[in-house]
Amino acid sequence: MHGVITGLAVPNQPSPPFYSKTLPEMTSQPPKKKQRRRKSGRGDTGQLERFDSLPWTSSLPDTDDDPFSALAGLNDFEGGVLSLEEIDESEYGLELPKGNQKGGKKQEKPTKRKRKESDGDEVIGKEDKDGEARKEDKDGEARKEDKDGETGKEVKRNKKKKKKKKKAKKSKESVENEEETATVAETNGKNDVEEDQIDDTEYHAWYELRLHPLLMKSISRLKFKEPTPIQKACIPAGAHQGKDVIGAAETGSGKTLAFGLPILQRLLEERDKFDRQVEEKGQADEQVVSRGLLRALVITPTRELALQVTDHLKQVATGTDIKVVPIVGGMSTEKQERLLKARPEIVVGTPGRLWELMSGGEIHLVELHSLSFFVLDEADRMIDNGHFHELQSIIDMLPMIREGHPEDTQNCVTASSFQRKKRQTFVFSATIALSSDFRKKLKRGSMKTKIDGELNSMEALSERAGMQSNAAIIDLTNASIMANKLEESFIECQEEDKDACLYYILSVHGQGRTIVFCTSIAALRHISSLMRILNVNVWTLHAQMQQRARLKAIDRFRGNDHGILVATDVAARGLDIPGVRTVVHYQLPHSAEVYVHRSGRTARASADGCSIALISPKEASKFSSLCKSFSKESFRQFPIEASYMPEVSKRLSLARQIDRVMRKESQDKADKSWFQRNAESIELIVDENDSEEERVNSIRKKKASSANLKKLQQELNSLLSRPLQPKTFSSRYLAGAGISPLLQQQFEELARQKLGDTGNPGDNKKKMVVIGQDYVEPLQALRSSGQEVIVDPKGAADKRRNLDTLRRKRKEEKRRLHDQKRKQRKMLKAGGG
Ligand SMILES: Nc1ncnc2c1ncn2[C@@H]1O[C@H](COP(=O)(O)OP(=O)(O)OP(=O)(O)O)[C@@H](O)[C@H]1O
Repeated sequence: MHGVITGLAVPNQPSPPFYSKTLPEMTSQPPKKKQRRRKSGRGDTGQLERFDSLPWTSSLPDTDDDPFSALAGLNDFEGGVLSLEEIDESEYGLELPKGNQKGGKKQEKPTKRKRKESDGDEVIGKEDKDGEARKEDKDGEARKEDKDGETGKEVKRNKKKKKKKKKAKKSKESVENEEETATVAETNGKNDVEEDQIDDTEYHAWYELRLHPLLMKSISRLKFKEPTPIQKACIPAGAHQGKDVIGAAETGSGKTLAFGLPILQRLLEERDKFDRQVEEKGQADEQVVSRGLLRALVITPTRELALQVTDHLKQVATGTDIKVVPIVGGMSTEKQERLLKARPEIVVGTPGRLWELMSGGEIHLVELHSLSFFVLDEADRMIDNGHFHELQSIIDMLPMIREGHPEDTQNCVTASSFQRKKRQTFVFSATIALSSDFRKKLKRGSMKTKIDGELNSMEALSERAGMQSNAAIIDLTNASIMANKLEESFIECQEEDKDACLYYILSVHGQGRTIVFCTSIAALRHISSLMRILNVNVWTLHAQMQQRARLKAIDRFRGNDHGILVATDVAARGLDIPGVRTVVHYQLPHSAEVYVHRSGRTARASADGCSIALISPKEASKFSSLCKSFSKESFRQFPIEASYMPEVSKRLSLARQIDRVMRKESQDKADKSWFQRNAESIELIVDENDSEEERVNSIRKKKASSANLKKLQQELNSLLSRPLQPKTFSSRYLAGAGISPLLQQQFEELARQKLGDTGNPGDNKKKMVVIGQDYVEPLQALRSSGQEVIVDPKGAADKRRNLDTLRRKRKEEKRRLHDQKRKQRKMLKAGGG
């Protein structure tokens, strides 16, 4: 039977607490329904059409929905202009070029021998010098030995042999070392790459893609056994057919290499051609590419993503001499200019900093005729965030390449004709809001009419960037757009109960990495402050943080198997951190796309994971629109063990009081220093002679406040020193839904206390018995007791309409009665008069 979900939310609970309130549009449903729905996939056109009908794509926040806006004074959304702070490149593995090459000068084409040196093949060069030095020494010794006679000669010969062996061994070792750490190496695959090192049977799926041996070597080193579907589909089109590519595939499906490998492939092919010609003719033709020109520009919406993409490309480019450099805000501009002096072939950056350098005339970034690849990663995000105008300006700087107009590339003096081959445009995202219209237009090549218009859509943007009508459109997103192994769920609760739900999830099921997403920075601050008071260690990440702190937060989160990151949507796109098991949507995002990207931080690269959305009554309609966007008919309800909640509420109530007192104190301090600062700035002498009574009052208030704080903290500490227990807790038998690391710690502490109480640790009779089921992480809890709930947006809309009609009728009836009474009163008055 499918009934309204009230009371069904948490099975076997006699009096459902806050989280069992009803979302009107949902009805309970046995789990098998979901499987049936998944099987019924949709055709391609259907999938694209669904983007057209996304009802909930407004990027404008609904400020009324955010109860935290008051906390920060303003709503502090994560977008907006970011402050530029200096970070230390060495801390983040960014390489600074050592040489001080002159920018703008076309690099001299090195001979093969020369290239080895200029490429930084220092080990080999050094070896040679050492060898010569040794030769000199040897000659000296030999002369000496001539005097010593025959025996001396024999000894010398043996020594020579040994030295030769040693030298060979040393040079072998140095080559091995070089292979391990090299960012620069031989480009000629046939010399260096021992293809037999790669297991043909294990990597056979890659061989079909005909990648360069150096790339194959990197792939085998990274142990990527086979290409992901998006890589399989994009590499032939991008690398071998030279096509533009629009790629859409689920989050975590390897899109970075789907565009990265074609770029590296083409650059390596060009190098091979160069080497072949040098070998055959002694020098390369003019058409063959020289090094040191910008060949690929990859633009990402966030700094973290740019750094991550750079790292990923560098990993695959190891063993080649192709340089990849990130250009992002938060690093000093001078340092980035130095990075660019190394004349990297691939630059990955965010629009803001890229444009800053381009508009400042940075020579490596404005010589764009050599550009062979222009990539927009997470393209749809860049349309609706604050960097759109910079992106538009960058695109306007690209040399125009019109189909059927080869002269567009002829007048260029900086690029050789080999590079004047058509520039390829790659546009990638998990949620490209491609309309079916866009696809049709691309197929017909009929977008030309729009070229002078505003670049406010994916279509116009891609076209302006030079996207050709024969672009390969590869849309591998499934019907729900979500990663296959992602289990989505929700908890319905009042806005004020979200903290309790979150604390419950983190403390009872807090295993594996968790990311908690908020829409506003104020909410993020609220949560992180409460959780820290409750001894739950969280890191935060939002756009107003300094870049150094942002990267540190990610690093620390990455370094802790059970880390918790509270983040705004700045972390929603692209962040690839392995082992993220759970994503919690503390607040629903403002668009369906962001929901997809947030959830996609888990269940990546064929791992599984779960997402939990906390839905307040105000968000119910947004949630049902979301379900509609993804053609979702049912959602799982995340199970909450009700017996834990009284204890959770007790702790939270204390934590909130502590938070309030602390906020008040810091607000007072801030106000005071603000007043003093301003008074000083206008040279006002502040009269500190409050009346005696006022001073005494103020001191008394402060004392009372700190005594109160101390008391609250003591009370909370005593609660926190015990594990979070269900209401049915027996002091002799501890039982829990799962033993999370936090719980484990608390159990141990409690056991220690108990043992301490007896004064005799060996007293077995008094020993605590801890009964804990095996640890249950959110995904397991969801799988074992989550309930499938039908989402019926149409029913919900009907219900809402009926309610509106009813309300309107009641109002009209009330007004009618009111008017009637007034008339009667008037008549009575008139009659009396
Ligand atoms: N062929 C492969 N085999 C195994 N793992 C891979 C393969 N290709 C990429 N990966 C790994 O998969 C993870 C996700 O890749 P990537 O970040 O490129 O995904 P994405 O599709 O861009 O995700 P998002 O849409 O969230 O940005 C990375 O850790 C990457 O190293």
